[in-house]
Amino acid sequence: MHAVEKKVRAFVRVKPTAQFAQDVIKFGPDNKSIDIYIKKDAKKGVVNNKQTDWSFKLDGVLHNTSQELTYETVAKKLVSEALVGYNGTIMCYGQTGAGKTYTMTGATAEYKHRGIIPRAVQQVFKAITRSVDSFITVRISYLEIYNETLCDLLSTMTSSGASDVQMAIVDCPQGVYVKGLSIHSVSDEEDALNLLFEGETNRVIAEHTLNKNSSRSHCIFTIYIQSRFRVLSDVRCINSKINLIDLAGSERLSKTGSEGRVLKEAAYINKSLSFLEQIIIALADPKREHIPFRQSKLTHVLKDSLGGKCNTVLVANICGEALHVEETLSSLRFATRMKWITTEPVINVTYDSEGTVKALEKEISLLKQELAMHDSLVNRSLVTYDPLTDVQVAEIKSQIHKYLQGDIDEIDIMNFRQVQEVFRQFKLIVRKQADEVETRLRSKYVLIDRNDFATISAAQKVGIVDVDHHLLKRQDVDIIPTPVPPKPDEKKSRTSSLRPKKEGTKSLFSGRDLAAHLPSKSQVIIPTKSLDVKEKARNEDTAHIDAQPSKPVSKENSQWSSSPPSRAVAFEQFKKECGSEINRIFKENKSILLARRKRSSTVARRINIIKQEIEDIKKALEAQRQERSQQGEYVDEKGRLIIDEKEFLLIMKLKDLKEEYRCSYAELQDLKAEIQYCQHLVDQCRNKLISEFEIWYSESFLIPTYVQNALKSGGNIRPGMIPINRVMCLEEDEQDRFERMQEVMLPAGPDSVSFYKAKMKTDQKHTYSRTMSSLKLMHKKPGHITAAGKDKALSFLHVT
Ligand SMILES: Nc1ncnc2c1ncn2[C@@H]1O[C@H](COP(=O)(O)OP(=O)(O)OP(=O)(O)O)[C@@H](O)[C@H]1O
Repeated sequence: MHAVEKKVRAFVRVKPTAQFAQDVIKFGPDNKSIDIYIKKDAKKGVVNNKQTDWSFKLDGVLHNTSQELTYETVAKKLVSEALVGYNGTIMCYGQTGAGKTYTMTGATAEYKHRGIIPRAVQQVFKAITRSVDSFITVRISYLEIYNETLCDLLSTMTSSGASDVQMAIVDCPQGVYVKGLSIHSVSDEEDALNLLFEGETNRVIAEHTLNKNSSRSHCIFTIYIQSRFRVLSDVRCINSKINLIDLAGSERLSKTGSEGRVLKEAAYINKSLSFLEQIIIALADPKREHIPFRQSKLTHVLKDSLGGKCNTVLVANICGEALHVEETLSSLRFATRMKWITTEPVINVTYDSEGTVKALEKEISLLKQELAMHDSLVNRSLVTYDPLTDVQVAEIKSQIHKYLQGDIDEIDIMNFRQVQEVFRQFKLIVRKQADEVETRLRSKYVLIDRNDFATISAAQKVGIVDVDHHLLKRQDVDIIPTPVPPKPDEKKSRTSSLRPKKEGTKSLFSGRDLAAHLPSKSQVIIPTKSLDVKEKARNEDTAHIDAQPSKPVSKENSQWSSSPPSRAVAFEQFKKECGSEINRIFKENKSILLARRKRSSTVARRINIIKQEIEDIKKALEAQRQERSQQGEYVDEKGRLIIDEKEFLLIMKLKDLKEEYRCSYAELQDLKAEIQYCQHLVDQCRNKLISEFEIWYSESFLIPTYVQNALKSGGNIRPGMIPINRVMCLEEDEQDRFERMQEVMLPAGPDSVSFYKAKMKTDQKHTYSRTMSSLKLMHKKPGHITAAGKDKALSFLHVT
């Protein structure tokens, strides 16, 4: 979490007094500075170097300030930040009787004079009442450090009056905590205040000359706040604590007039406060690496409350009388040093995995209930959604084997888990078979590394490796895949996996299929032996076939199991039988195309001849014209040129040829277009003929008959092997299901959906508010419900 650097805030609070030393203590107009002036001591001579003026700048001076304003200035922001996850510490420091306890706890007799602790408690519970999206729990502890001893002010006392739990300060990655200190859950302000008052009565108090009820110990009242809220399915947890510390009074021993026990206490107090001061000085020095927190119990406990990741505020309580000016100076120095300390408050968020699991479990149970409701509405009462038991898995496995052997035609599918298990079992079977094939291949062939060129070329020389593909040469053996166990009556003809190849037949196991079973692309397989292997395989297979129950072999099966005819032979057969019609059309189109092509070449030839004739006549005409012009031209009475008969005939001939050329050219263009179209038809027919033949060839010779039968309509292979009504159930999405349900359930059809939805929402709202009110009634304080109650109530909202 991103941390922003802050300084510790320090305030000074002046205890009201009738003898306020106006000449000694002066407040600045900004209400943040305070000046102290001490007159030179005349008794110490004319030359007196002792400093007489001090100026202190703080975050605020609280002079004649009410408890309420003090809280607003000092604590309110810190408490509201604690409610969003920042730790906070407020500490009152000052001489005995300066008003620390008054500031921190206040006068318990009067509400108006209550101090920071009761006000903080009130602010926390007010915020809880207002919060809606998180569940906040509050706990309280009250620790006292008296003469370097840890005391639990809220512990259950033994008959001797002492707590039976040994306490110790423990450092852990999350911070410092006091082992053995009791932490009490409180459900409201009253509960928390009860604990405060109970703790107050247990504090060690002594009377001395400066304060009738002087607290002789350091007291730390801690409010632990935990808010849980959901972000999607995560439950997040924000933990924070507010330490409210009332330090024991710092006093000069000579002044208190103490002796005996009280004197000893004062010595302890002064020692721990002096350690606290050293810590403050060390914390304020950025170069200091080691901070001696463990020097005293007080500093150790405050390790993560001082200048750590928390908001820290100090209130320096001072007395306004001139008599106490030395103590006042000391307190103001302490406060100023505190201000130098830098803190980096961070929000303490954790992910509550336990809470998340609980929330998800609740969600699952709700969804199960909803699913059960849907199932009962669509009469699917037998469906369960629990994980499959071992017995159920075994049952599915046995069903699959029966199905593959053809003993049953369908596998009953009840729910999605079962579908998954069926697929899993199929996968296992396929994997097992692949392993078996590989094992068999390995037993017959040797693997050569693809980069081992010497061995490959040696193998090629003896002719046992295919030069192009580096694969097994197939003249030796043929490998037939056995994808599914055959039916008992088919076993005899199909169980052999290796057998001698017959002349003119091709392998049914393609290079790709084979490669799928090869261990690596960088390896080459060659047969260990050639003829020996063939012989051995034949023997093995015969032995295997003999072991199977012998059943008559059907005609179709024998067709499938024997070697298929070559494609050329099969194609001739196909053209005569199934493909005869398309073959006829193909032939017709082809002959039309041929005729058009012939005609086209004839026309083209004729055009060329015409062109030549035109050229010749043009030349003859030119010669005629030249001859005429040499002899002198004759014109008639109208001035028209007179030509002889030969020239006239040539002109007529040229005209006829040009006409013929135009016609032939047009015919050639038409023929070209026709040829293009015919060619397209012929190509189409050819493709159709080939694709039809491929299908026919595969169905007739490559696919086992029982698979062909199963594929026919009425056969037992259907999508997903799931009964069709269940397929629908599985494939429907939420929307489809909802719409179908509407049609079944809603008498007035889908138009009434909005009406029913609105009614349902209203019903749920009422249930929710009824729950809320009953929870409020159950609770002793009206208008307040517990976190658990809210949780329960909100679960109704989840349904909505
Ligand atoms: N701001 C104030 N307004 C009114 N009365 C005050 C104020 N500050 C202190 N007093 C009163 O002064 C007396 C001494 O105050 P308080 O007990 O709070 O001092 P203290 O600093 O806690 O002393 P000690 O360290 O000895 O416990 C109390 O009677 C208290 O009511």
